[in-house]
Amino acid sequence: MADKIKDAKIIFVVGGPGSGKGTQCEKVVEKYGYTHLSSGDLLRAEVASGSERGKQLQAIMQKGELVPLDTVLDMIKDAMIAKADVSKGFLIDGYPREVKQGEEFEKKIGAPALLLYIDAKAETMVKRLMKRGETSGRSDDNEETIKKRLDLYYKATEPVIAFYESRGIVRKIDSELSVDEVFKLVSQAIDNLK
Ligand SMILES: Nc1nc2c(ncn2[C@@H]2O[C@H](COP(=O)(O)OP(=O)(O)OP(=O)(O)O)[C@@H](O)[C@H]2O)c(=O)[nH]1
Ligand SMILES: O=c1ccn([C@@H]2O[C@H](COP(=O)(O)OP(=O)(O)O)[C@@H](O)[C@H]2O)c(=O)[nH]1
Ligand SMILES: [Mg+2]
Repeated sequence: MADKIKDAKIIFVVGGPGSGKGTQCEKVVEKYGYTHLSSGDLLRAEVASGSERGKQLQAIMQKGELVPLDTVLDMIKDAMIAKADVSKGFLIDGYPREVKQGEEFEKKIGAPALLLYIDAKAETMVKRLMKRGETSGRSDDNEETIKKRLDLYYKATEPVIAFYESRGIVRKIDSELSVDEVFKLVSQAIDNLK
């Protein structure tokens, strides 16, 4: 495993709920051909499968809480292995959610070359998610769960940024701008990797 992906760049994409991680990742895929793995999407796929495990996950996500670390990490790892031969880079979107998740990822998979910190104000994130909730069909895009996701983000996920800042790999991106302007900043950060 470590062998297979050793030449592929790993980018963590971290930011609050609704900050625009998924939106920017899609554009990176288009321009750079990276493989996009959203931990939330992987979990939602498991829920959609209707499996017993999916039912348990759904209950946790509906409350805006974090599913057990090993569950998410195994899903990400399997998805990375499946793409290892063809991928020149991986965007790990919405992970790590807490410092411990980052440490375990590095033990089992490898070290990130860059952490894109997609930064928007709480007010902006809530507004975007309420709007997205009109059409997303995501059971966690409601006012009550959004508040819980935000709280958990500030409590558990922001420390992840400080943890990687000490390693000098964090690039903070202002995502209050338009999607295209945000993407310019994201592109610069990725171009600087080469
Ligand atoms: N105005 C504006 N809206 C944006 C921008 N980026 C994303 N959005 C909107 O905000 C909503 C949330 O964006 P996503 O890309 O789904 O956010 P995310 O960070 O992946 O959110 P989670 O999946 O909940 O973690 C979407 O409906 C987007 O259309 C931006 O740069 N500017
Ligand atoms: O590593 C992860 C990623 C996601 N989730 C769960 O999946 C939900 C949706 O995550 P996603 O990244 O899609 O959205 P966000 O909360 O960032 O808006 C979260 O609230 C968590 O319940 C989790 O437990 N661990
Ligand atoms: Mg997303």
